[in-house]
Amino acid sequence: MKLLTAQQLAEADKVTLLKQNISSEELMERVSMLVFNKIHERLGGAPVPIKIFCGIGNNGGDGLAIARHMIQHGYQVKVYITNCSKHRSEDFLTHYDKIKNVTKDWPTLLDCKDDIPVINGGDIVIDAIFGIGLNRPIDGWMADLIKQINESKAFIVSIDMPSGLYADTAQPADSAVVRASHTFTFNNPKLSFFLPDTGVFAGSFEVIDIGLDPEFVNNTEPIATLITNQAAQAIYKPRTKFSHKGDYGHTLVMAGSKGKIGAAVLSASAAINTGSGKVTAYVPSCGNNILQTSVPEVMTLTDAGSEHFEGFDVELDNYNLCVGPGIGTGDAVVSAFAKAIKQQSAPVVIDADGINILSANKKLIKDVPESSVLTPHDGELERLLGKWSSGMERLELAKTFSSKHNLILVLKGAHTITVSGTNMYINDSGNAGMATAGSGDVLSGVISSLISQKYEPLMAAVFGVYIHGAAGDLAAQTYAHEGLKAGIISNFVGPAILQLFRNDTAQRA
Ligand SMILES: NC(=O)C1=CN([C@@H]2O[C@H](COP(=O)(O)OP(=O)(O)OC[C@H]3O[C@@H](n4cnc5c(N)ncnc54)[C@H](OP(=O)(O)O)[C@@H]3O)[C@@H](O)[C@H]2O)[C@@H](O)CC1
Ligand SMILES: Nc1ncnc2c1ncn2[C@@H]1O[C@H](COP(=O)(O)OP(=O)(O)O)[C@@H](O)[C@H]1O
Ligand SMILES: [K+]
Repeated sequence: MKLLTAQQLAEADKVTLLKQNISSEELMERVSMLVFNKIHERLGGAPVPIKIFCGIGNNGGDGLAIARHMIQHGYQVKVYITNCSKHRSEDFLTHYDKIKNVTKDWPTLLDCKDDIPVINGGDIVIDAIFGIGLNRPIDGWMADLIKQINESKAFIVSIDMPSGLYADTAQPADSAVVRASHTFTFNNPKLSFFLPDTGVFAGSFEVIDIGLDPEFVNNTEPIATLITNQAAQAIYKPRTKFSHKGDYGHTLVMAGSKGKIGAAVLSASAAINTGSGKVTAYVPSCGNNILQTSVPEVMTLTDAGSEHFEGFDVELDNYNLCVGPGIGTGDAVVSAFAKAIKQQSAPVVIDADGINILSANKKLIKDVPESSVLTPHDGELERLLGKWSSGMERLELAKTFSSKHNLILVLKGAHTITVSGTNMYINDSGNAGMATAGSGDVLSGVISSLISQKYEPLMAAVFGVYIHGAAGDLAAQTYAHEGLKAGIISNFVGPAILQLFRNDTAQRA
């Protein structure tokens, strides 16, 4: 799914009116009816007090139209208008007039802090104050209103966007934003919904297809692409009948040190579970017996170092390299790592301490083969790129790094974002049960396995991240979030690939 920006959506709105030869009033009627139906489906006419807060732009217009439908269906609705500007959009005014035809209880204008009504925990609040037209942080008495809404314990439904949230630019620190329980968002979720510092405001969200002009949407370069089950299906490469293990590559996992041989076990076993024809784990010698007994399908090569890497003497021609999990960052390891990446010309996967070594030895970055995939969590990312002040700035830093070095960055998190140059792919699978030691080691094995199987590195990263999350989702159905551990996620990679073709949407836990 393409994620369009607020500006692109406003443009799509205009093009749609022209192409479909409809008025903006008609489009707003369409949109508000779609949202009303969703709410009505859930509430089924329940006599719960509903307070609808409307701004004076088109988001407020949507709120008024939804309010009108609710009043006509007998809901207990009270409408408030945040009278924050002398400007009013035309569609706001149209729907302001229309609501007066269905109720004698006309909207109440709010002008200052004293006007803010009491909001009870048992109320439902519909937030239609600002949507994609927000152009400055909310301040003054409006910020008090937002605070009161957030502190009320009411169930909060935001229309299109939580009011106060920016769709695709950096959120000013400490700005007032509605913290929605649920957001009905139009055409596509906004980029800010997926970032750790701002995503929390959208709550659960649901996309409403409001019928924007498909040609405009198809021809518009999105700010990011959301990778759903359908998108992952399109990347998957089925096997051919007469193929043999030589067709599916040989992954060399260089990982582990004393006390962290588990990282090598997890990464190498994930590579075999994801279908690499052959997998060899290259480990310090203390890891040999552990690997051979715990994963018999994986071959081993041992380094001269017994507890950590002391050199690198493998001929890499026939391998795809995955390097970094649990290797440590001592001087001997740095030299071994440097030798490995210098020798390899095909794209590699670099994770964990491999990334930490690059951060501490920036001159090594030029030796990393083009289109290699780096899989940092935020701690590793900060060491690599420096601090950021917002989720949006984190993405900008990542795009600059990726473009400059021609490398792919997989920014791990609740919604992992794969960055390749200026393109971003947001993952829509996975769950908080995956916040467990070693799940990142599994991901490195999954992605390198796909590269060995001749997926383009970018597609290997995007598809690998999706399948890894989907495996976590499937596993959580049996083990719960708490019972998930890295090895279990790895064992569910196969079932997750099967599941891709069973459902049109991922089974999220
Ligand atoms: N294509 C689509 O997706 C479709 C979108 N639709 C709907 O339209 C919505 C967008 O409507 P919109 O453009 O009128 O903007 P909106 O969010 O109502 O706010 C603008 C008003 O707020 C004001 N203002 C801004 N910031 C402020 C602040 N901090 N503090 C105070 N005031 C502030 C600003 O005032 P001004 O800057 O002029 O003072 C202006 O008057 C969208 O989210 C969706 O709900 C559908 O109906 C149809 C298809
Ligand atoms: N809340 C979450 N929702 C979805 N996925 C998550 C969540 N927390 C962690 N993950 C995933 O789990 C993995 C954790 O990786 P990482 O932090 O490197 O673990 P480790 O270093 O222990 O191997 C990443 O792929 C990340 O996207
Ligand atoms: K809103």
